[in-house]
Amino acid sequence: MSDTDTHETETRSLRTPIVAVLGHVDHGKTSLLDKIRGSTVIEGEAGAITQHIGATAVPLDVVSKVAGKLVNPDDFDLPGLLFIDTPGHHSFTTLRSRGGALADIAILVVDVNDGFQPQTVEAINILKQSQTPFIVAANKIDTTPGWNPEMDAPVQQTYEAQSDRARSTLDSSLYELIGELSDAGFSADLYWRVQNFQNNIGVVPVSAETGEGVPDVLTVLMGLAQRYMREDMEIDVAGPGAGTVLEVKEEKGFGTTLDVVLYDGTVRADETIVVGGMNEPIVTDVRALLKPRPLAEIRTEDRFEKVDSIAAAAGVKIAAPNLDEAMAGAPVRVVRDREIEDVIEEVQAELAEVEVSTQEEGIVVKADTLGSLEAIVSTLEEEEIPVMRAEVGDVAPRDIRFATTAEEPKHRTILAFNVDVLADAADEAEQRDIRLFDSDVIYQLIEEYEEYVDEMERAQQQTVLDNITRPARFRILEDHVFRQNDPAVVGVEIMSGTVRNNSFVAKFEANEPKRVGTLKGIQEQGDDVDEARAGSRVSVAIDGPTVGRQIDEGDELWIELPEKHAKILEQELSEDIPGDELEALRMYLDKQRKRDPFWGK
Ligand SMILES: Nc1nc2c(ncn2[C@@H]2O[C@H](COP(=O)(O)OP(=O)(O)OP(=O)(O)O)[C@@H](O)[C@H]2O)c(=O)[nH]1
Repeated sequence: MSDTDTHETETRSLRTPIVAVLGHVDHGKTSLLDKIRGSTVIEGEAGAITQHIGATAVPLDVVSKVAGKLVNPDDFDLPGLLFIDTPGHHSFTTLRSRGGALADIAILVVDVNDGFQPQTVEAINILKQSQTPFIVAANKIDTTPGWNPEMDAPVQQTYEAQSDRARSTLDSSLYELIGELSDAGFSADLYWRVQNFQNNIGVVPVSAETGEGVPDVLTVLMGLAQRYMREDMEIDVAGPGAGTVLEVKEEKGFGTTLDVVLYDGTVRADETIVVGGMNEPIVTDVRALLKPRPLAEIRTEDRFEKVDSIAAAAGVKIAAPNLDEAMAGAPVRVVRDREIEDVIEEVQAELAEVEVSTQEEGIVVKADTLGSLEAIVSTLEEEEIPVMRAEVGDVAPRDIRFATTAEEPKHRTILAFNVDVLADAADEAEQRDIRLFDSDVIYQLIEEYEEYVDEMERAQQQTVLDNITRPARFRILEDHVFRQNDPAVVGVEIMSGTVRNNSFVAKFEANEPKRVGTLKGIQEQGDDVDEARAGSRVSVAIDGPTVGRQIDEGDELWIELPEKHAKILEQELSEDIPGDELEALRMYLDKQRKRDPFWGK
């Protein structure tokens, strides 16, 4: 970054890096965040950490106090760390900025006993996609058998103090985890062995319960940010603010408000802002900028305190008119001295960057935020599931009506992520036979849909198989003619396939099947049956031919296959029919194609 093009009016400054916490359910995301906040409250003087809307700021001096000798504040000029309060990759994907992830760094929490779980993999993929640097917190080390905790200690100190047995148990869990990271395409190691954090992921053993390793987590985050992100943290702090909507919330006395994470510039209490809306960008004037009141004053009537302005990086609540259609995950921009049209265009361009491509045929997806919508649609794309409409918002009757326009039955489906299904929409879905899936876990939503499609396809195939003529080859046994005609009754051996009653019987003459009659009865060991499988010997009644004329002892007979059925069997069902039946089909096709190479194609 050069200083030569810096405008004179600019006030360059380093902002706080934004940190997000991701990981599988119950691996300890919330506990770790609470521990970081809790220990910093204790260690720092009152008010040292500041509660923002949706985020917590931990200033550098607090980080260094907690981290003790691990951190030398003189090595750093970044002001601290801003932790997003809502953990989970859902909020991570929601939080975007200018096309990328809003979080500058992430902590991937993995239960050291549990290792990789589905949401760990999902989180890793999201981090990979957004190219967000991260560290791995190998959490719950205190549950290692024989562990002797030393509250809030740096991890190497407490590790050295453990028994050999506890150490080696922990080691093997850690190495397993490092192996899993490597399988996922990341070279990783215990953080104190990592030289280059750009190529290697640092693993920090930690306990959110005892605080062991928490100093290390803060140190590594701070070091990573300082070393690799410092330049990106340089902003014009007095410039027009830019941020991302974290949540759209109804707030008593303020109407609809926006919880915003500001990552650039400043927003003032009287400014005009542009916000991404469901239909078009919303232009509105800030009515109030709100911060949470300090903990000590939480009992007062209003939970919020009005401020005149707020600078990045920070979490803030914005009260303004006309915010009903604002979307979580959408950009927010302060207009200041720019043309409103230009800012609207900027917001539109950023919204257009959300890569949600739809097709003419496919399913309908509804999600609560732009980021989650993008994450779902990209996963669906990987799974080759086409999407016909992808929108932010609750499932409404018009979505149901739209879903009915899908041609394929398996696409007459709505996947709803973290949104409500309006009551009349649920009714309409039932009436119109539209399947609704809802979940707040992406992989579950998609897995459920795929299972449904599999089930549906199996059922469809079964119906097709039930209604299609199936090939079979059989032979009239010598000395087993029980009746010459009307109908002819003969003993046969079935060589391949399944012979069914009421099918047409054919005999090949010069590679051309000639229909000789209809199966009008099958007897197996004296009992009437509807069908008989390959390998069995049965007597059959064939209506039509006379033994000694159209058919004879030793003749090879076939169930006559309509050309259309032969084609479906070969092209679509060849994997679903038994091997001997497939063999009969191939032989039948070979004979036909000697005469007509395109038969059944
Ligand atoms: N012994 C021990 N228990 C822990 C630790 N971290 C978390 N737990 C426990 O594990 C459980 C899950 O922790 P949470 O922090 O709620 O996990 P989470 O990942 O935030 O879970 P969700 O918010 O449901 O996704 C809780 O019962 C915690 O008390 C740890 O380091 N050691």
